[in-house]
Amino acid sequence: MIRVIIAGATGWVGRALVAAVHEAPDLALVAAVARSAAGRDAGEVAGIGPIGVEIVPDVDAALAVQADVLVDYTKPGAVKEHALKAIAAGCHVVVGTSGLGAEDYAEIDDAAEERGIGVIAAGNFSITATLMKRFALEAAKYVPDVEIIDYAAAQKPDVPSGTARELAETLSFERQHPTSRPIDDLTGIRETRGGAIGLSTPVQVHSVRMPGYRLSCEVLFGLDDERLALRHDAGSSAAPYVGGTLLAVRKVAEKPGLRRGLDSIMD
Ligand SMILES: NC(=O)C1=CN([C@@H]2O[C@H](COP(=O)(O)OP(=O)(O)OC[C@H]3O[C@@H](n4cnc5c(N)ncnc54)[C@H](OP(=O)(O)O)[C@@H]3O)[C@@H](O)[C@H]2O)C=CC1
Ligand SMILES: O=C(O)C1=N[C@H](C(=O)O)C[C@H](O)C1
Repeated sequence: MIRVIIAGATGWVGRALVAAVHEAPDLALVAAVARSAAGRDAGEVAGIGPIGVEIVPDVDAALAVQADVLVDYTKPGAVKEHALKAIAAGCHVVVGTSGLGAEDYAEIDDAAEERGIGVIAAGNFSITATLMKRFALEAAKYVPDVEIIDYAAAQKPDVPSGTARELAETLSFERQHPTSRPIDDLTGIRETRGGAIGLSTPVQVHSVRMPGYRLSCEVLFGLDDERLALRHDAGSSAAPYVGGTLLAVRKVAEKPGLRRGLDSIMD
């Protein structure tokens, strides 16, 4: 039985995960974290009735319980501290929360390697978003010019999305040099060319934030007189992220250190 802590248990994704972990015969929910609903039963908040797991207000209280994996779906400002605390406590970590970049992940990887703990982080745990990433990495072998458009709700707190960020960071290692003019050579308002993301050959990412969007990500490839667009559109329920997150929960202990992307654990 894998003992699971869910941080962010009362959120959009967290509530769906509480129900799914409770249903799974090989998983046991041993603690649930959220500040405003502390003291309430996690199952009641998730809409499945009482399950005997009282919500605690912080990760320290949750880690006082014996657990194998901490799953984090909280907020960009909280997730890194949660992951490092879990690693220090000897608990494997699955990161769903967006907002962390390559440097944050390098720090998490170092801590995880040092303690022999597994961490799996994915900007998007949905199967079709992961397929988009896989197809984009394949296309980048043949097409040098690639840019990403990231669309999300007006109130999303982080920019770009975790989906676009992970994609750009990964693509930067696979892609060739673009044929477009270097941004420093341009006249006008350079910010309109977007943000450069990635440690190797960075990818321009353009983020749109407005009502009417949940989360969509478009990867554009251009060659002479032809274009390829790959696009993922998230729907209104958290269901697409549950399967991928539970797969990560089941696999995270297999290997110490950080693995990024659902593709890192899919056959
Ligand atoms: N990787 C993926 O596939 C996906 C990633 N995401 C990302 O996951 C994150 C969560 O998304 P979503 O479920 O929509 O968010 P919600 O705002 O619906 O839920 C956030 C949850 O975290 C809790 N929380 C917030 N801050 C803290 C804190 N400091 N300590 C403890 N608990 C905290 C909230 O409760 P309270 O405020 O009461 O503490 C709540 O339970 C976002 O970054 C989002 O972008 C979302 C979908 C898929
Ligand atoms: O904030 C969200 O809502 C989502 N965030 C994730 C991201 O930042 O990529 C992914 C998900 O589709 C929804």
